[in-house]
Amino acid sequence: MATSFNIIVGSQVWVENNEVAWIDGDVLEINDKQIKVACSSGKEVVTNLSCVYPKDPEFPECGVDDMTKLAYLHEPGVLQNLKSRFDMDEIYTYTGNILIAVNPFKRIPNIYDKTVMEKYKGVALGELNPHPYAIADMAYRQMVNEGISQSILVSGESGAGKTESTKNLMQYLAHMGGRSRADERSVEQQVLESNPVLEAFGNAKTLRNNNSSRFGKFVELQFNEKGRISGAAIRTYLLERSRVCQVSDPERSYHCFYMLCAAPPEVSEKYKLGDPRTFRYLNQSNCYQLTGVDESKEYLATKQAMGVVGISSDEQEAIFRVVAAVLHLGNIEFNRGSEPDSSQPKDDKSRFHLKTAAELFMCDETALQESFCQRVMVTRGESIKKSLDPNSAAITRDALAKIVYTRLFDWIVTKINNSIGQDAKSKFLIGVLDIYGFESFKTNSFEQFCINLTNEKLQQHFNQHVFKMEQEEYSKEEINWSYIEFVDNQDILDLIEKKPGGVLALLDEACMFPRSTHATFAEKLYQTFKDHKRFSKPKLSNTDFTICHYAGDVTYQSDFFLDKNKDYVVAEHQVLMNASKCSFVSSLFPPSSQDSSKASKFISIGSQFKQQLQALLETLSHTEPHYVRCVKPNNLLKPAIFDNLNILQQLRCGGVMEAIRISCAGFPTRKPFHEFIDRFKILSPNVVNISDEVEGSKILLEKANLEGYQIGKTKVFLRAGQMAEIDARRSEVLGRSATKIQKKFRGYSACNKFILLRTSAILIQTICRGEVARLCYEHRRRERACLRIQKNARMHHQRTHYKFMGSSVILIQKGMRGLAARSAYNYKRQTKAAIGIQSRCRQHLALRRYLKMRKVAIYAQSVFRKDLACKELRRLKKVASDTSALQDAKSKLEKEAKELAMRLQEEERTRADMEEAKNKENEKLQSAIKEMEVQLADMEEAKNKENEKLQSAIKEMEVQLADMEEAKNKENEKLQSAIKEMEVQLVLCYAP
Ligand SMILES: Nc1ncnc2c1ncn2[C@@H]1O[C@H](COP(=O)(O)OP(=O)(O)OP(=O)(O)O)[C@@H](O)[C@H]1O
Repeated sequence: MATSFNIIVGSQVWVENNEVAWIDGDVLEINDKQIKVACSSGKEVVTNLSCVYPKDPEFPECGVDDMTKLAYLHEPGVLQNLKSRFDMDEIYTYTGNILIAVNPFKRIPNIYDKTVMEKYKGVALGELNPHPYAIADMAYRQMVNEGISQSILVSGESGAGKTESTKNLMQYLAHMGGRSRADERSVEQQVLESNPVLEAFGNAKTLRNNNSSRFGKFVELQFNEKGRISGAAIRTYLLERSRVCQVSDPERSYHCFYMLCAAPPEVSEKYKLGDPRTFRYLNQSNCYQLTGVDESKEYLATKQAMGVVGISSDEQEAIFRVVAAVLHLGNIEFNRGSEPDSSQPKDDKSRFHLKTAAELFMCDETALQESFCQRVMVTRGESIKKSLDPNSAAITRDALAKIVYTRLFDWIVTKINNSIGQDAKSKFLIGVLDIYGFESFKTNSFEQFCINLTNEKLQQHFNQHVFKMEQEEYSKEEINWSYIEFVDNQDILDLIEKKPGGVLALLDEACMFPRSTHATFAEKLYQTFKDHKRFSKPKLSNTDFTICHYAGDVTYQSDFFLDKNKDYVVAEHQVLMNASKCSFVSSLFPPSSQDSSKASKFISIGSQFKQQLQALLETLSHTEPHYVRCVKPNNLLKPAIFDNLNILQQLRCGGVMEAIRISCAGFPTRKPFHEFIDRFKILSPNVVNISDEVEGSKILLEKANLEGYQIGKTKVFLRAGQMAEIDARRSEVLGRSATKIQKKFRGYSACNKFILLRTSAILIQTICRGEVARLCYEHRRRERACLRIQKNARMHHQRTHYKFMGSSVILIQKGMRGLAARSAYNYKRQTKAAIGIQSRCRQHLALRRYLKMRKVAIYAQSVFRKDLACKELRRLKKVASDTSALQDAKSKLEKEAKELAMRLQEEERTRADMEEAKNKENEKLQSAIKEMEVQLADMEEAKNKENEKLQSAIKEMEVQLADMEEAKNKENEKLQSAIKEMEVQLVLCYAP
């Protein structure tokens, strides 16, 4: 595909890159076979010329809806196109008639509804945006118009969106071929309704998809001659049996197991179920729950869906009994029995599960145990029983679980088919095949082998079809196609299924031979295929083998192929099931397989699988195929991530690159005449005047010196690389034309530049003069303004100074007056206090004199009265002596004298009291005088302190005044310097 010889310096190219598969860039240098490219990532890369691909410089930003419209049909071009479209939520793209669907991992609104279906009705493929509806419509039209059965093959890796695409296809076909009667549930409705039941039993959470279908499905819609759906059948293939017994973290087993464990208590009690963590078939992985899924609700929803597809409640009960029995089987463990190489249930727990399983299967517990622990071999009509060791017993137990589950799944599918109803008289059918794509894991077992063989078969079918379509296109355009090389994978198919001698035949042979082991089988393979270019032996293993499939190399483990025990058990359990009293369990095994004579015969799983595959291919061969290739854009299952390397791998595995290779082998580039002329008319401009497009195209092709191309009826067909060649010519002519245009343009722009410069110079001068005048005026204005500012500044300064001085003086005066007033007040207070003291003193002195005087007076009076009394006494004594009367008078006088003496005593006492009171008064006066003296001393001290304070306030004020004077001086200096600065600025402004 590389067209390196047309790449020149400056060309845009694609270079291989480890991180993004292909990166674009511009060619910097070409030396012999080496090329230097400046990549868009900023790096420069030197690589081989043959390793780069040309990039379409005119690639439309939103991509093209059909890969065949790409100017360059190669890997980087295909990737770029898919990515551009994916970024714009255009997830569907055609490659001819093949639809590529990139999983958006988000709901894209308004692209799947009845209105959109109506839009696609009867519209030719390619006229509207690529869509599964367009593919379904094409199939439906072809069936109706040409009367040929159709098939739509949907493929892709797990999580790529096959089931979603299949649903879309089915919905469209149901819309087109559905019955108008609304009174009964239509066939198509029933087919769509069967999905939840199939998903419950056939889907599981895997690393790559939370709801991964673990089986292939071919839904056959049968139509009558009017194009109405008259019946349907669902065929399933290759249910992943190993998942029943073996789950790896963080995957899960089939959904139905978890649903049943979460069923209402009366149900789980009936089946003796409970926490899924207690069952070995489920607890090998730590994943039990799906985010956003309520298993108990799912159980009820599944039961309801089973009812909708015609599974009665008795049958539902039987189905769940078998599901529960499978879980109990997993918990039966074995240890060594009493005899050598024999086995028995390990403990009570195992015996409980054995008993429960037997009850649920409705068979004899001992018979069930024997079927695990013994093998029956029939030789020459004689049957021999051989004990099995614990390991072999465990294998037979798992084999039973797997076969029962597989049969149960098949039974459900058959039941759904019977309920939907087949139309034996149907004219034609449209089948939609949803099957998993090519698988290559670290460990690949027989299951991967079968899947990959199916994919090889389908790929051959696909190649033949694409080849046929190419041929049809060439025939339609009436061009010669005899030399197209057909890409075939027949050699791989021969390697696997040739009889005798193919891998499958050798496997059958090895299984028949009792002593064969996986090592002898592998050795046989190595010997037989040692020179086969599609077969190899891995260096680090003596039992594995590698097959080089069309999509890549896969290494298989031979020990997974030769599981003879498993297959004997398959046959024996059929007998066992025959013995079950449960009609449902017996019905899981079709009558032909219940023939006990087959008990010891080996029934090859490979053969069983080949029969199914053969039947599928047989059906497909009678149909016209259509292809939908689903692509998973990233392994994180997140929207808006387009992982180039991953996608490229899927495109290769899905045969998209193969389809491109087939078309590249012929004429990969085809352009309608008008588009071709439009793109390349520059090579010979006269062609636009030629009315005949074929003639015009031929002239252009000759001009480009191309050979080997073909002219069809409506298109030009170019060989691989020729588009790049003619594009290179076009680039050359475009380059030359560009030089001429540049020359003219440069002359014209130089002239324009000169005129512009002159006009600009005049304009600049005018502007400069104007500017000078404006500056002059501005200078004067500033000068005036400056003077005014100075004047105002000075005025402001003086006013501030005056105000400041005024307020300072008032403040000082206020302080001084306050000081004087306080001194006067104190003086008055002291004077008043002194007068008070003096008056007290005088009062005291007067009181002393008065008291002294009164005392003297009283004393004088009493002396005088005493004298009088004495005189009287003497007189009375004299009288008394004269008479008794005188006696009385005498006693009276004595009494009076006594009284007088008492009064004297009293007066003496009063005088003493008064003396005492006087002393007290004196003491009080003395203390009052002392207090006053203290007060006077305090007042003197307070006055002194006040004086000191006033003195310090005056000093402070003087300091403040000095500071203010200093600040004022500084302010003055600042103003002076500002004025000076302004003057300098003014001078500078007016400076020339
Ligand atoms: N067209 C689509 N639009 C939106 N989401 C999609 C579309 N196709 C697929 N998906 C998302 O991708 C998930 C996986 O898709 P789907 O189950 O169809 O894959 P699959 O190829 O059938 O996988 P498996 O082989 O494992 O069953 C879906 O559950 C859905 O979320």
